[in-house]
Amino acid sequence: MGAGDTVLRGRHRQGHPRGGRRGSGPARLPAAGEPTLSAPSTISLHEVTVTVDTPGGDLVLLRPTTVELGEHRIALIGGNGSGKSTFARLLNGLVEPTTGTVTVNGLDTAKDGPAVRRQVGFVFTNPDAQLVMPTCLEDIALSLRRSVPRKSERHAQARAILDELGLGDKADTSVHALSGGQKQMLALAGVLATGPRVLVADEPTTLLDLRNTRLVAERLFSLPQQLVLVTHDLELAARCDRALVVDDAAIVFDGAPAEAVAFYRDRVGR
Ligand SMILES: Nc1ncnc2c1ncn2[C@@H]1O[C@H](COP(=O)(O)OP(=O)(O)OP(=O)(O)O)[C@@H](O)[C@H]1O
Repeated sequence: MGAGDTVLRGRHRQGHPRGGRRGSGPARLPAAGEPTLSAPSTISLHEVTVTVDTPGGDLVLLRPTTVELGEHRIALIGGNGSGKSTFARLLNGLVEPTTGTVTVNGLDTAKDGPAVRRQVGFVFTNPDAQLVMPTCLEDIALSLRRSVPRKSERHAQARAILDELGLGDKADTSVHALSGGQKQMLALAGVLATGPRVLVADEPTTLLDLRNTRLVAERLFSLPQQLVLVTHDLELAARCDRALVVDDAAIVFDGAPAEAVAFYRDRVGR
């Protein structure tokens, strides 16, 4: 956020425009050899709004939105400040709704925050926001602490993960000594090591060069987890199964990615 029945189920349940205009095109179906969704999840927003107090008065960050997300990969696209991160942060309880409810597999993000966050991993634009331990090995080991109680086993698994990333020789290196691309791959691996069913990635390639954008994108698109991807990269959005266009704190289009991208380009006049 890999499809088949899951793609169609999420779309059929919704059935009519709720929270925005629906696209009419067919859902994108997975190509042969693509990973399939490991454990279908359902993310539901029911009459959700987000408003914050500011010195200038109430500021609406999300207008009333009802939407259900069940596809393997869902893109959120839209201009700067449109409300994409607000929407993304609602999905793991980083932002709580002012009104309405957000549930992930039946868990309410406002009431069951820790349980939701065990199911929904979040990758930030800037990996420095989530690499918290001094060394690469310790950072991955931190993510494994729940699932692997024994320290020696935890460190062995962390080393194996670093080897897979091509960072085996960086185990004892400071996380701050990595390149931007290496940091983002490490941050992503750290989130995945917690075993989430859903991954929300908020512009994970925005700070990366072309090569690292591709590396991170290939990793994201090879995952069996549901992926919700906030991105300004319209090529990545087009590879998803469904895309939502966010503008002025509302979902203004929701449907097939090619149509969503066309809608967005048209809206910004290019
Ligand atoms: N806690 C907050 N208090 C006040 N304003 C906020 C708060 N959070 C977000 N905003 C404002 O709400 C608007 C939407 O922010 P959001 O981060 O969701 O946009 P975005 O679409 O992710 O933008 P970008 O593409 O630039 O990252 C912005 O104008 C932002 O400044």
